[in-house]
Amino acid sequence: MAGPGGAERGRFAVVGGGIAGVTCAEKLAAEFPSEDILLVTASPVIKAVTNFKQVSKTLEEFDVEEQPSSLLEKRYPNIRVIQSGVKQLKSDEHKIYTEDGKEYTYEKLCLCAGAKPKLIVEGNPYVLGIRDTDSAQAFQKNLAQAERIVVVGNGGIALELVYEIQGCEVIWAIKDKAIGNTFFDAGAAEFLLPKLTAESQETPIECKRTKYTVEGSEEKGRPPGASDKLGSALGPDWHEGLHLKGTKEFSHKVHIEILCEVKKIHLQQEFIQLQQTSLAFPKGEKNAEADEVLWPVYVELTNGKIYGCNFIVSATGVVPNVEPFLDGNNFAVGEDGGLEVDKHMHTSLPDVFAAGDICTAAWEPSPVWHQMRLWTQARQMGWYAAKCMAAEALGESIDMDFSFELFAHITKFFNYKVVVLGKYNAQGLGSDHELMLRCTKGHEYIKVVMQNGRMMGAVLIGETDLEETFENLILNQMDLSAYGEDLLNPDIDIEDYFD
Ligand SMILES: Cc1cc2nc3c(=O)[nH]c(=O)nc-3n(C[C@H](O)[C@H](O)[C@H](O)COP(=O)(O)OP(=O)(O)OC[C@H]3O[C@@H](n4cnc5c(N)ncnc54)[C@H](O)[C@@H]3O)c2cc1C
Ligand SMILES: NC(=O)C1=CN([C@@H]2O[C@H](COP(=O)(O)OP(=O)(O)OC[C@H]3O[C@@H](n4cnc5c(N)ncnc54)[C@H](O)[C@@H]3O)[C@@H](O)[C@H]2O)C=CC1
Repeated sequence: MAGPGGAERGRFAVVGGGIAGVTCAEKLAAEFPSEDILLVTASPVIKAVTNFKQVSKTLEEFDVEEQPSSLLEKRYPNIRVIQSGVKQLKSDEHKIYTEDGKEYTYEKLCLCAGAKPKLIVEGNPYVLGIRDTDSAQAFQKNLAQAERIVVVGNGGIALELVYEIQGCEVIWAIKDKAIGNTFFDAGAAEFLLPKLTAESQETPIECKRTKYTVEGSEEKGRPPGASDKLGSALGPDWHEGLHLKGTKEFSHKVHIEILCEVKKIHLQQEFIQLQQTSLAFPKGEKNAEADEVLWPVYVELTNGKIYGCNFIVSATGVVPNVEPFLDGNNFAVGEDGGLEVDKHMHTSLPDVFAAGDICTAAWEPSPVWHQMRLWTQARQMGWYAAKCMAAEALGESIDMDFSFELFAHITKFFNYKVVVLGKYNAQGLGSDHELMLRCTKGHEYIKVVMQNGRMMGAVLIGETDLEETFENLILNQMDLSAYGEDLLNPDIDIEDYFD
């Protein structure tokens, strides 16, 4: 609807067609069926949550579908999707300006523009990040021609890649002593490692967790040739439709370099020149097997080793997409670059909320919750932000949503179901905690983090069926001192004990 001065007007506007933005717009549309909800997004497709199921108090399961925006407008006739990037926000005038030269006036705005890969170097064509469908396809295309790649980073994406890639040698360079530092400690890493040396690929396990699919045909969902320049983030199983295979016939061939970072990246020509000068790389410390071939690019690590490869994947975290919104607006920005939000998902500016990867939770969290940029949290934040926007518009008060009581995440790594709960890596607990472990090689790994007899967190790898019991024990903070090691005794049916 056009307002004074030609600006289109919507009482509520949401920026971003990822999980956070779409969930927020849907919730607003349901709460205010007679209001227009504007959803402004740079991507040609949106991400919708389908088949949502609350598995337990805080664990949830849902599918994520990449859909044409028309499907969302059909489901919610009061949502209007505008496909254009926002290039400017004038928060004092309550206006946003889009790339296509239009302006929109809002009463309440929620920014859900997500994040982008934080690359080790920007602008190097041999350094790839993975975020959206386009970048995943670009990666796949490059991989199909590759014999060796270097993966840098030790979080979710790196863990998935090193396991999924076949027929290509992978040099995995990590800053830490053990693999998977964002999810695991050294013990869990040890448990997982044999999967990386397995000769053949396994049949993927089915596990109760979020799935990722694309709704509609290529023509319907994604205009042919449309570039998803600022696409929404991929999620669980993003690699399942892709054939992640290099030029060779072997399954896994992963070499891990620990406790190192990338010192420098040299293009082939630079490498040749360097070898001919006195600045040549120290021979003794060079990659043990001297390469007979010349590689397109060389990675020099801080441990002195140099690896030639076809390209480098920088799986080194994300940086929130805040740039278009900062100019002229005095947002409080967190250390991680996100827009700080309070316990009502409100940024530091009036009538501007934020949710999902773009925001930094700046409220005093529950002792067993922390922010991680995940699909589940994007959904929870988008939904809760809409509730907060509605409450503010109606002058009502609102309590913090229960989902922020306990950090809970279900995923899959190395073909194992993985559940992480609360302070699963004793984050922020200092040395004042104890760990209890139960491990059956190749089958399950269970770790609980205890403090003063209370359970503060847990890592469950494999089909343990303990998630609901442990979720309850963490939430109710029952004193478990009397049970001691029996808590993890496989001969005691702990579920019957506490459920
Ligand atoms: C490869 C990969 C695998 C992952 N796997 C998992 C997993 O297994 N489990 C899990 O929980 N999480 C996973 N994640 C993380 C999860 O995908 C994200 O945390 C989540 O999708 C973030 O949602 P969002 O809506 O905040 O942001 P996004 O999905 O990034 O959406 C942002 C939206 O904003 C739009 N946008 C950006 N800038 C502008 C602008 N200026 N104007 C208008 N629109 C704009 C974009 O087009 C996009 O539609 C994964 C991420 C990646 C990259
Ligand atoms: N199954 C799941 O739950 C998955 C979740 N994700 C999510 O997607 C997002 C992006 O994934 P990732 O890029 O893996 O981010 P991440 O935040 O999970 O991990 C980043 C990793 O890079 C390392 N790192 C950072 N800077 C570095 C540098 N300069 N040199 C070397 N290492 C460096 C960090 O130590 C960390 O190990 C994250 O929010 C992640 O949680 C991604 C894949 C799977």
